[in-house]
Amino acid sequence: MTERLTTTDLGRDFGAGAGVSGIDLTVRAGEIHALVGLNGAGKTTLMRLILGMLRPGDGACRINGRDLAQLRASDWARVGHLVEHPLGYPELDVRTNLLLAARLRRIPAGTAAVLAEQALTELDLTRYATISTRRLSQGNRQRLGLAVAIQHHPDLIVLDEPTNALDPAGVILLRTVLSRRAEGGAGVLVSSHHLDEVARIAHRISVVNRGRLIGTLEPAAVDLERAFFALVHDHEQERLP
Ligand SMILES: Nc1ncnc2c1ncn2[C@@H]1O[C@H](COP(=O)(O)OP(=O)(O)OP(=O)(O)O)[C@@H](O)[C@H]1O
Repeated sequence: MTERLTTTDLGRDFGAGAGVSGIDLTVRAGEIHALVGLNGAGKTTLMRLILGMLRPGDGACRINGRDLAQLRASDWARVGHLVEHPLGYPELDVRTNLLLAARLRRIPAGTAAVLAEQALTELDLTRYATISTRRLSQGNRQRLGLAVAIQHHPDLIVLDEPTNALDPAGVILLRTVLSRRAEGGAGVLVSSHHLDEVARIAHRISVVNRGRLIGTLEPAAVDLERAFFALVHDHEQERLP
């Protein structure tokens, strides 16, 4: 099966025990792989390393089989992400932001226009298309950030806490969009604090604790919360002198 993302012994040490280390992770085509962990566990740091937003201290990361250092602009154009703040120039309207994001990925104007309209529909933003982004609610700004991340049908989608600020309808839309993209062959890496939400869409769930991948959870398991805390507890115990 095609691997959209592979990390090998990936790490970055911030000192004083902070950072991530020894991360071996894969995201396959057609797969939604979720990262769960407590606050400060290292999920965002790992995603920033994968996206080249942070330089790794150790290890390697490959996207579509190519090392991060070798990726060209055309390879990055096949990636979609939302990590930290949703993209969107405040002075531009929602549609223009989508068009611009597509054009920056070198998508021809005609195709970009079609993709933007599809993304507006998928994230239910059509009624805000001509609204200036600075006037959007927080949830709709998040929807715009998600639309930018998925509109070009990327091979790899990396989303940090994508349900942030979304209302229940937005959460359902996101679930539909991610499942659709995965069915279309994308690999999806998504972080979340909501175990029940993750269980609904993820094919695999990896647990991060203190910068390490410490195990996996079975999405269909009856009591995910209990299994999660058991893994974290065991890892904490192992660390004790
Ligand atoms: N640039 C940085 N410099 C120093 N320490 C950092 C930096 N970025 C993150 N950290 C530390 O690395 C650890 C992991 O942080 P990270 O943001 O990756 O966690 P997280 O799992 O995404 O947390 P949350 O669920 O709260 O968003 C934390 O201890 C954090 O304080």
